[in-house]
Amino acid sequence: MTATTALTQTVAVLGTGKIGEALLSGMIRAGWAPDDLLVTARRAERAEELRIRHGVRAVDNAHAAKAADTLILAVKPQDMDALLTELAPHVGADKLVISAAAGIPTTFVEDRLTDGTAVVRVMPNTPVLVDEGMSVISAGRHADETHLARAEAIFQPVGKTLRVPEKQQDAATALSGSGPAYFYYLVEAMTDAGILLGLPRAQAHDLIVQSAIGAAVMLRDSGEHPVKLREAVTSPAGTTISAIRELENHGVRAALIAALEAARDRSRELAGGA
Ligand SMILES: NC(=O)C1=CN([C@@H]2O[C@H](COP(=O)(O)OP(=O)(O)OC[C@H]3O[C@@H](n4cnc5c(N)ncnc54)[C@H](OP(=O)(O)O)[C@@H]3O)[C@@H](O)[C@H]2O)C=CC1
Ligand SMILES: O=C(O)[C@@H]1CCC=N1
Repeated sequence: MTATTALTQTVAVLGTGKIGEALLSGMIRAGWAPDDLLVTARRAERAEELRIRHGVRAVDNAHAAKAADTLILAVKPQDMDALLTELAPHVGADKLVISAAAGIPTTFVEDRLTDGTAVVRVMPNTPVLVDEGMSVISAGRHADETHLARAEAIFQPVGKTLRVPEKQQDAATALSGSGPAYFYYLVEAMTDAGILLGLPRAQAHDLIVQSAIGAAVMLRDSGEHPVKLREAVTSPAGTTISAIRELENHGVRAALIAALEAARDRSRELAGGA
């Protein structure tokens, strides 16, 4: 399927919260006509907000399930069972169902819908808002190449996509799904350090954010290993090595490994909707 064909499909976002709206805005930037997009929300005021902000139609879940060719499920994992129970009578096996919920396996979705329904699991991240998302894609039992291509036509314009076997989705969720939060946390902590060192907060924030952007672009574009890039900053008997020694003393590397392992484990726990 070409991107043009994909753009003529009707897509519904069910449960349009933070990630659902980020994706919706990206689809509109990428050229999807608001008339071909439907959204659902639990609260009427949220539905109205989405309609005004994006010019899309806000409908109920049953209407969306019947009218759209592709359904993107973006509710919390804990709300997925109730949503699927509501949708089941209205979702024919001709639909593509994309689940963006952390931890929820494709079998969880398939088992609650008409036998044979194509399900694709996608773990996006919030930088889809600025077309720099990372969306990790896996096929369910009944999803073939055309379904994966339809999912990619939605997620590729808003960043990178990567296909992985579904067994790697919990790890991907820990790395890239939650990943932006770790960087925000680091920026917050380093800005506090700037305050301690006597800089005004706004200036400390700008220095750290621009350093993060520069480092990220070098990581992406230079093709160099991060160790090499770090070594280029680390002068003999200089400032950087003094900081690195403190990071090692405080176990920051081990803390990051443990943190991502905890995120992976939580994703696994969510598999049952816990
Ligand atoms: N935030 C992120 O960075 C990412 C999130 N995800 C996944 O996306 C999903 C949503 O996360 P997030 O956007 O953060 O959460 P939000 O709470 O912001 O969004 C979920 C939305 O679903 C709505 N909702 C719940 N039940 C229904 C229903 N039956 N019908 C219609 N709408 C419903 C909620 O309404 P109400 O507000 O009234 O409760 C809410 O607006 C999760 O499964 C998460 O794992 C995946 C990747 C990244
Ligand atoms: O924190 C969460 O559970 C979701 C999934 C990945 C990012 N946010």
